[in-house]
Amino acid sequence: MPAAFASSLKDPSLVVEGSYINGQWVQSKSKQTFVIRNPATDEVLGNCPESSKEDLEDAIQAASQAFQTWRTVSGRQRGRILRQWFDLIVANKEDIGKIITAENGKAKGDAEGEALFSASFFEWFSEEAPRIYGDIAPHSMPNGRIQILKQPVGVCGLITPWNFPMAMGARKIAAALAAGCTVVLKSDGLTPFSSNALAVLGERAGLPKGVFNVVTSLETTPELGLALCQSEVVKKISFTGSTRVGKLLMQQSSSTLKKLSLELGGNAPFIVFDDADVEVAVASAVASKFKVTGQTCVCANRIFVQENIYDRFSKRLVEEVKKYRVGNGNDASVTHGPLTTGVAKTEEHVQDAVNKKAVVLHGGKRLANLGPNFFELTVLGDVDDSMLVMSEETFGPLAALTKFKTEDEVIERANSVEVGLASYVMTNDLGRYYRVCERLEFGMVAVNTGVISDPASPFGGVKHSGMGREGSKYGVDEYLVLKSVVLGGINTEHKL
Ligand SMILES: NC(=O)c1ccc[n+]([C@@H]2O[C@H](COP(=O)([O-])OP(=O)(O)OC[C@H]3O[C@@H](n4cnc5c(N)ncnc54)[C@H](O)[C@@H]3O)[C@@H](O)[C@H]2O)c1
Ligand SMILES: O=CCCC(=O)O
Repeated sequence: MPAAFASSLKDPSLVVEGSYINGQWVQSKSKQTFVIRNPATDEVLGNCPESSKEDLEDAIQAASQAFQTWRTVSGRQRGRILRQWFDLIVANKEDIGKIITAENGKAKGDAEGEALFSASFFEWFSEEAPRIYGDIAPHSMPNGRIQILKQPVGVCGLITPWNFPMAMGARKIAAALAAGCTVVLKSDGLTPFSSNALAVLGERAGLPKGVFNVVTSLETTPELGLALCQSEVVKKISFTGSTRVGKLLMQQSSSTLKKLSLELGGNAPFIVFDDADVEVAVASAVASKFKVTGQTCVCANRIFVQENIYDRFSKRLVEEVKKYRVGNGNDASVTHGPLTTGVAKTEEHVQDAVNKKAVVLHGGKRLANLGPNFFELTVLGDVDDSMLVMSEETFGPLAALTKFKTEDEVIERANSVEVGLASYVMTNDLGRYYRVCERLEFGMVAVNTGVISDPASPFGGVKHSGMGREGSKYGVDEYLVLKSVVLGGINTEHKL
């Protein structure tokens, strides 16, 4: 049954208060539910099942059964279903945007942008699905042949966060299903309705039952995570979230030796060299830093500015940031919504920096008049390496500017953190472009742009930012295993 907030949608049936198991909307056998609230208003949006291990097991069994058939469906046909799913997401972009804004808080532009971003992975992998094939390799012996098959790994357990409640799932689901795997998605307890909307549209796109299952939970999340990791039926875990939880899932998966993809935390350096175009650098910094009010894992966290360009860059950055408006994401004039969870951490990072002599160039305070989850878009100057924001990801709307002198110095400081997800370089010097990109210890570098994600570009990190790549032509490999078929004893004698 649709929750009350669904009445504002063109298609209220996109909102479902349930888990989706074997093609059915179900409640938990435990009868427990949890409440979902709007982070802007604290309004109750609805209730979803607090799933138990028994419910999860039903989903795993459904996925396991469906795998026997789905793996035999041609890549072309799997691609057609994914393509239909893409069309349906695009057609429902506005309603999906409203669902995302309601449960995550992000502003309309970001929310509808996320709907299209999600759709882009279904389009991309619909095109990859028919092109998954292996190799033929010459054997070392003349009477041998080698055929290399690419086969789906099996049932996949996907665990996704609240900051992109639809897109982080979409990037995994589309690749897994293209490969011929089936899926159990454990959506985030703060934002379950976006994944449920995806399931509604997947069914309409023609997905057979059991191929895609969604299990909702809030408090029982750790026990469901453990059960997914320890299940012998589940062959792969793909997780997006914090480094802390990623490491836990890796430990928990050791007893079943699962294939793993871990997209974990970042602490992105954004480096502005003094040969950069200031306007490009400012536009890129704003796009990267303040996307989803600073709550993306690829948001610029440490903004290094070379000393000769520092004053011009900081002045122009503040002028641009002043143009934005923070508020309820439903309000069309609002550019940046509330934080879903991170006000306290943002405030801690600002206070720590200010106590250590950073200068507030803009913002710096909670917006308590709007509600407990709102914080000003903030720019701090004169930040140094002793401050928390330089070593920890804020995951909030804090742009921390720090000066540097030389290329060697900034590369050393940029690489000094444990994580290595996204990085950004602003320069017009071709030699510097090559030198710096090659020396940065990050999985991704964006040059003269603040937008790093694209379905065609491999997404993922190094060091404590995890392992595996999503999107791109490589994304599907995460859901495949190679099988070698070696044929011997072939009579190669020529009879002319
Ligand atoms: N690399 C990426 O693509 C990416 C994307 C988004 C967020 N992140 C990272 O996620 C963090 C922010 O999100 P968060 O603080 O909510 O992360 P989190 O790790 O606490 O939560 C992420 C997801 O994991 C689930 N989870 C929590 N504990 C679990 C457990 N014991 N077993 C199984 N699942 C569990 C949560 O319910 C949620 O769905 C940041 O560090 C950010 O950089 C990374
Ligand atoms: O937050 C994590 C991923 C965001 C993105 O792909 O741009």
